[in-house]
Amino acid sequence: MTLQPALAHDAFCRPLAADGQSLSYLCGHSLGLAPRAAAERVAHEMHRWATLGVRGHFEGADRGDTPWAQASEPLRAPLARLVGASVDEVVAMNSLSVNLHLLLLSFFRPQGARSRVLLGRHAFPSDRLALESQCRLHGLDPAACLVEAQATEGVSMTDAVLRELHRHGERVALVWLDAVDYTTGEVVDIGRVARAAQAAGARVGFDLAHAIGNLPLALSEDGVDFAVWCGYKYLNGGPGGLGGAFVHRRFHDDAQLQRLEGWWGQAAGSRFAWGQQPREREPGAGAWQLSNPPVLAAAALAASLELFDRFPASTWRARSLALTALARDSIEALDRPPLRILTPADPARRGSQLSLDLPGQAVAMEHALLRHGVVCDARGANILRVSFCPLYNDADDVRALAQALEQLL
Ligand SMILES: Cc1ncc(COP(=O)(O)O)c(C=O)c1O
Ligand SMILES: Nc1ccccc1C(=O)C[C@H](N)C(=O)O
Repeated sequence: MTLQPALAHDAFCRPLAADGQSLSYLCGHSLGLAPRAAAERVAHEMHRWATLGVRGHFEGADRGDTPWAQASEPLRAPLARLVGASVDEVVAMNSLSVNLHLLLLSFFRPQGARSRVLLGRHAFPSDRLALESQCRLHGLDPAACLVEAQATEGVSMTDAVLRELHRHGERVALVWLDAVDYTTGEVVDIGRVARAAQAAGARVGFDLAHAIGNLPLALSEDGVDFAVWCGYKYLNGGPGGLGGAFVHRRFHDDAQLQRLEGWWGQAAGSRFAWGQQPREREPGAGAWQLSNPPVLAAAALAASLELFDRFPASTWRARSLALTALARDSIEALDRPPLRILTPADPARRGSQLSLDLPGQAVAMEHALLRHGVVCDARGANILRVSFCPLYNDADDVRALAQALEQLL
């Protein structure tokens, strides 16, 4: 497979160093690059705002524009393709932590002895806070409710979760897991976890922050109950960009499910219904929407989703695996202890991210690599994260990293 140039090399803006040289950007796991078309799309909506004012909410369809009242609708089909769902199972809204709270209100319903949440040891701080506060909302002590699964040398995260389910199964109300661990880059077997959780009688949800746009997903077929994501990492939707959520279709007509409501969760025709008038809610995952969509964020995300739609998922996934394989080989060939790769070597258990273990040196190495023209990031004192996004990274970026590490270690 040829790894040059990147699949959509010219479609992205490149961050520059102070001397004007373009940088090797290996930080798409934190913030994806700006698609060139994003600025044009945002500028177009600004122009519509300037020239149409309030009429922009409902006008423009005849000129090929999306009226603002429907701004997030065109995002649903490409997002559904990325997560492996039908269009009515996904919705573009809010940001990740907000969506997590909204869906926890529906899917975390502790009852009696079944009151525990099984989560990964490395759960993102915001997820843990959300879960703890939801426990308190139900009058429960988070310290007693949260049970952690931890992957160790030789035990995958998937197996660790299955082991905890075996131990605590009948007390678990919810399994909540990162589909890709943001510290180690390990990918979990979503289908196996979902089946095991449901067999134990628990609900199961996934944080897709580091998974969506990183590897193909099949949420619907895997039977996942719900999932949430942010739009600014592999989705390249821009800082603070528009997130999203998945709700499996078996819950769409479940009258037992509690849900916080706002007018945008109502069908378009009933959003302005006064008082006690009969209302009709949006079908599917759209019913979890509260507010009208952020138009500028939706415009930026649309630019990136169009790039994803140029390639079958198998194409960008194969590129991603080839780039990380090349990076692994190049880093291992350096043979510079204590540098070690933490991310599983098994292609089925890794995405575009490699986490390097550099005890005590990760932060200094992040800064040194930047001076050598490579952008990556440190998490804690030991972990250095790099990722190879097939839309904009290629073998030159891998070489830039390997050469810089060779000089610095
Ligand atoms: C795994 C994970 N979960 C949750 C979040 C929080 O996202 P947000 O700030 O969009 O709520 C992040 C960071 O973006 C993350 O990496
Ligand atoms: N949005 C941010 C704003 C400021 C600093 C970091 C972030 C991140 O997204 C970090 C990312 N969630 C991570 O994987 O660590």
